[in-house]
Amino acid sequence: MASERDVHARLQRAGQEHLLRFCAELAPGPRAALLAELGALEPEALREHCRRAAEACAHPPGPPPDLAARLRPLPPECVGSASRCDPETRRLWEEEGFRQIALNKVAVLLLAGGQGTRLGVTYPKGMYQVGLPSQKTLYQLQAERIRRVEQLAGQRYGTRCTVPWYIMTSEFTLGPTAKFFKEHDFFHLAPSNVIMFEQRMLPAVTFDGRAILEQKDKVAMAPDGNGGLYCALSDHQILEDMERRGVEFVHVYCVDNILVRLADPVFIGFCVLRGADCGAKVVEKAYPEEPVGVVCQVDGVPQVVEYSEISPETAQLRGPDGSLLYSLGNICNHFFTRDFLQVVSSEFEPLLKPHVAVKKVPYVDEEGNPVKPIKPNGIKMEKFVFDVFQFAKSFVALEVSREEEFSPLKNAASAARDNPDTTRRALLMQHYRWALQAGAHFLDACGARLPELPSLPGSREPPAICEISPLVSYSGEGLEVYLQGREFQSPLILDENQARALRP
Ligand SMILES: CC(=O)N[C@H]1[C@@H](OP(=O)(O)OP(=O)(O)OC[C@H]2O[C@@H](n3ccc(=O)[nH]c3=O)[C@H](O)[C@@H]2O)O[C@H](CO)[C@@H](O)[C@@H]1O
Repeated sequence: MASERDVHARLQRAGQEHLLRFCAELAPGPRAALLAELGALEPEALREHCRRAAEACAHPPGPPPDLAARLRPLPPECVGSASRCDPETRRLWEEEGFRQIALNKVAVLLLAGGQGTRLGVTYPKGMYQVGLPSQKTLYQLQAERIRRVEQLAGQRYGTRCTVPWYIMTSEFTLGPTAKFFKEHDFFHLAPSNVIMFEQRMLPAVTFDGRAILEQKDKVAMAPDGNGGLYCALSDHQILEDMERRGVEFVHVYCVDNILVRLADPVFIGFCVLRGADCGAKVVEKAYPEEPVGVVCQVDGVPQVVEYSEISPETAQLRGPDGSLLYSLGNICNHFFTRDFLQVVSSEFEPLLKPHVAVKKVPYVDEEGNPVKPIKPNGIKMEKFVFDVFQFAKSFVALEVSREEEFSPLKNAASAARDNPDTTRRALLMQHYRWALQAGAHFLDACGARLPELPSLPGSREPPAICEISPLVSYSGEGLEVYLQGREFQSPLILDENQARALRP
């Protein structure tokens, strides 16, 4: 372990020796922990990080003044639509996706290092359950979709295949996530195919560039953003692991979209057939202020302009047909070839510019008293996963149906949108639609048929409760055999057992 003198010398090089100001009064345990934490910080990188944070803070907040002039919508030839294309084209994309999955060339990678502050839980978001009849958590739904997509690809090609699941965690989420997976027996996936790794942490910094002490023995650290992925891939030799397994294509996604289609064959096939090295799934933005990034071009290269960085005037611009000019909403579902990730991690990562978030960061004052600030006092610097789009040789975007593929859990129940209720309803509404399409009819408690209302506003509960296990259907396929022409009392929980019982 580094001595206090060593650590002091390193911090001095970074201009951050104030971090040791309570060190002498600490008991041996906390003292050792603090020295270990500080000893791990690389002085030049720390100096640069603090300098950049202070510099960023000196700029006026909001989007750069010239951004609007540099923006353009993506050229139409880069954009496909899964919801509007003809069925044969979609079938070809899906077929290609399944083929790549069956060849063991596809992996999924979950970004799960975030802190879920808006949702207001202290545990990782993936462990949240939104109140489905089955009480499944987001992690369980995702695990089961992986199992089902493997099964579907295997059936088509007569093989047994694997979609490895890489999970990027952070200091906050690794421990509880690993424990949760063990307790749930990895949701019946082989543990060797679930690979967890940790992203780096960075100190939060005051507006004048001083790293913040959260407690006398602890620096205020935060994960380095979901764009920390690229350093984390190198730190943990993840790309080498992918290479050993023969993975060529990676579907990267964020944890909170209850409708996420892992390793979606349509998306994978679309990107592969277009020869893309990088791609994004998008939905049409619902309204100008919707908190989703916009996929577009900046200075002629593909980029996402984050919702926190676009001006309201630009977000509201409309094209000749009256629709939003910047309408391609990022749903944090990305496609990358392994080769592209390799080049990004080894060459381009240092060019990614951190984004600045001004936050209330708890700290200890000069006397060592803990303070919970009431107004923002610090800066967290984060890299964004999509900032690598600019380096793509061939970038594509695939537009998909929002009601089928996007309902994120961002906020606590008290918020109007993207909360546990809206996500639960989105999933149940989808399953109700699938059941109607497959020919099911629902009855009320007296045995009378309920009205069939396949499309309802997001605020309404579906007329009947129907939850279909991802192990039975991945995207609505194959349900006729259980449901066609049959009547069911609500709630219908179509899990594997029920499916076996219903099979003619
Ligand atoms: C930067 C980014 O991608 N922004 C997208 C994100 O916004 P949004 O602001 O909602 O992003 P979140 O903070 O929820 O993070 C997205 C994902 O990244 C993970 N995470 C976050 C921080 C971190 O250090 N490590 C980490 O792994 C989170 O666990 C989550 O799975 O999702 C929206 C759709 O729902 C998109 O419209 C936004 O463009």
